Amino acid sequence: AGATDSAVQQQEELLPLLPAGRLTLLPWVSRALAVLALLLALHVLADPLQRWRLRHIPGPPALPLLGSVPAMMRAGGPFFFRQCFAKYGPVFKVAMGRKWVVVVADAELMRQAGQRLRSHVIIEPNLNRGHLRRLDAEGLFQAHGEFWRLLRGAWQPAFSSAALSGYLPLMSACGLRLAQQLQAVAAEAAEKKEGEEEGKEEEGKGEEKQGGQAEGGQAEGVRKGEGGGARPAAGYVDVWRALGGMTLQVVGSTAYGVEFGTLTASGNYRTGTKDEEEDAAAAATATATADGAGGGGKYGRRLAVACGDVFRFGSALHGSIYQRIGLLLPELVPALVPLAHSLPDPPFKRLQRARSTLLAACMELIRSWRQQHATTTRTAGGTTATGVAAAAEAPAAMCGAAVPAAAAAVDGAAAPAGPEEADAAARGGGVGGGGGDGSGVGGSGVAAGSFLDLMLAARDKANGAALTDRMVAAQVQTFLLAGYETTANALAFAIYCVATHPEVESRLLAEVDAVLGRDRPPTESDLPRLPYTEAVLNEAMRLFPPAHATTRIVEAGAPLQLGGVSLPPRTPLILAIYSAHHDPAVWPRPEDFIPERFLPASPLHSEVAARVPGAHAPFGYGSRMCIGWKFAMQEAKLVLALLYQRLLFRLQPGQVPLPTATALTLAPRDGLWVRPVLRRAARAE
Ligand code: HEM
Repeated sequence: AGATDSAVQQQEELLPLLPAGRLTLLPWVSRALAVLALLLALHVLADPLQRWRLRHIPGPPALPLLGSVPAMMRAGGPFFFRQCFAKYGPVFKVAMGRKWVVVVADAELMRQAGQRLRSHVIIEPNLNRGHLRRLDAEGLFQAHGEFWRLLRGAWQPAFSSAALSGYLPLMSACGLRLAQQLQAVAAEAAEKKEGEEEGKEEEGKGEEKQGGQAEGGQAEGVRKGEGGGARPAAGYVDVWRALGGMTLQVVGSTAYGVEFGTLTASGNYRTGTKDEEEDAAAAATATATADGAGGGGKYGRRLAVACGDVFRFGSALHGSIYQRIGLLLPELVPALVPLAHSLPDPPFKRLQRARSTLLAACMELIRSWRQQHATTTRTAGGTTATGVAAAAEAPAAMCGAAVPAAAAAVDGAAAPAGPEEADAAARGGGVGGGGGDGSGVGGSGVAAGSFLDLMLAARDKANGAALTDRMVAAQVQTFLLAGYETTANALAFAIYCVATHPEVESRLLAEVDAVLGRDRPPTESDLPRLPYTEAVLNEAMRLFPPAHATTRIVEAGAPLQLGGVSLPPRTPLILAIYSAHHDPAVWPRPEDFIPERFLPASPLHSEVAARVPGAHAPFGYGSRMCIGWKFAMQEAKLVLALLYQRLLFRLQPGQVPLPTATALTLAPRDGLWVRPVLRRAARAE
């Protein structure tokens, strides 16, 4: 009793030293420890079970609880898979924390799995709450089963050949606007250089007179030109960011017929990370107007930053610590959701801001569509007259570009410029005519700006139900995200590859000049006449696939036989596109940039295409293949040709090899800093 008394006394003496908050935390700490102990027990029991199911599949060693996550974070996901491919063969297992996944890294096996399996699986933990959580699950990428079929049918007309023809003037106008902005940067830099050279001459004269004091003065002048910082240097721009602004505006005008304002402020891409941070911070209060022009480009810029942030901070390996914990211990996700929202770390805050900006933009697009819709007549195909006119009225106005007359010509037909022309465009573009497929849309395509018409007209075959507002918002969000980053990355990597390969640059310029001349923007009939431009894009996407991997899940019921390996039902698969694109057994000299591989007339073509038909898969495979691939290729080809007609790009030193970020996409890590040079001036250089 004496001992107990003294222990109590000791505790009482210590109590005042503990802050009151700590005392109330004690039960929570013990509960947390109990949960951890439970998880450990689960791990000890469940992990061997999963392992046993996949025991016949080789793979890298897995640390307890962490699996291969530390190794993946060190190397970067796609590079880690490539190392494993070399070591363990084309099919191997990897522990992503407590979750085991099977990685397929061989082109032919990827094609088989991609074609035979119909559902994506999401490996990243979702820490969103409420609507936002369901929004992700209801987008086309994550949907499955009958719901996916309904959505895919509703999306399809927006990507038909007829619809793509209708988008061409809009894409061209956006590309042209970007080219004009870069031309202005190049001209300004050239002028400055001339001024500096003149100044140097003057100073040289002064130096002769004053006895050599000019050096400091000259350096000062150069520093002023650089804006006082190490980056951006004078005349250099982050072309990756600029391309992101352009691709986002292409989505705005082709899908929704609105101006986001991402191409209105040329300063967008002359700034560095600090501004990005500020933009992200301001994003929460961004006014989500579909008329981005009213915000002087600020709204558009925030939207672009938000889309980028979703890709970068949405990845568990690169984002919030909570996401990482959720990946390692999926059972903890329900507890992590409130914790992350009440005590967010900086990446989580940034992701949440990005998500709310994006959601606000989606809701505003739907709201303004409804507002327009209420005042206009609905056509049989579900396209509003206003929607068509808004998009087709003035492709140039959509992107703020001054489009030369030739730019408006699509295969000899003048681009629509007013209501009559808009009607004609709608007819020519094959406005959805209620094609009897159960979705309420159909025909060969839709006019630009009518993506929402398609979504709102979609009907469930079984019960005729329309999509809910949240389901529609999920598609709007998917289109914005999918249409923005990947195409911008593909174009930025292509520019990087061309800038580091002078012989490719010469051949590209020769093709563009021969087909288009110096200022005629490409028309639809020009596109097939630009095979080398297309080969440059294909080879850049081989070396740097913007979507470096995709996923599938083995269907319930029967195992999947893949290359002699049996994969149990419900096994999550990662199709490692990056590894397959760098496989030395398929691609001779896999690290070299050789666009000729993609030219059917080249002897190099048969080395790959004939032997392994599905070896090049930047857009995936089978029924889940990228729905926007033709859209992306048309846009990228058009814009690359437009840019190289007018400009060359010189890399800011220190970017070879280009640092990349491997979050949800493969992207240039710090942007791509280039000096645009007018082609006229380049000849003089
Ligand atoms: C260079 C640009 C692009 C690349 C590299 C790319 C790549 C991919 C890949 C690899 C997939 C997964 C395919 C699979 O699992 O087999 C995918 C799916 C998808 N992409 Fe793209 N994409 C690009 C542009 C676009 C554009 C412009 C859009 C739309 C506007 C788009 C919309 C989608 C959608 C909705 C899906 C999901 C389709 C489904 O699950 O049914 N993508 N993309």
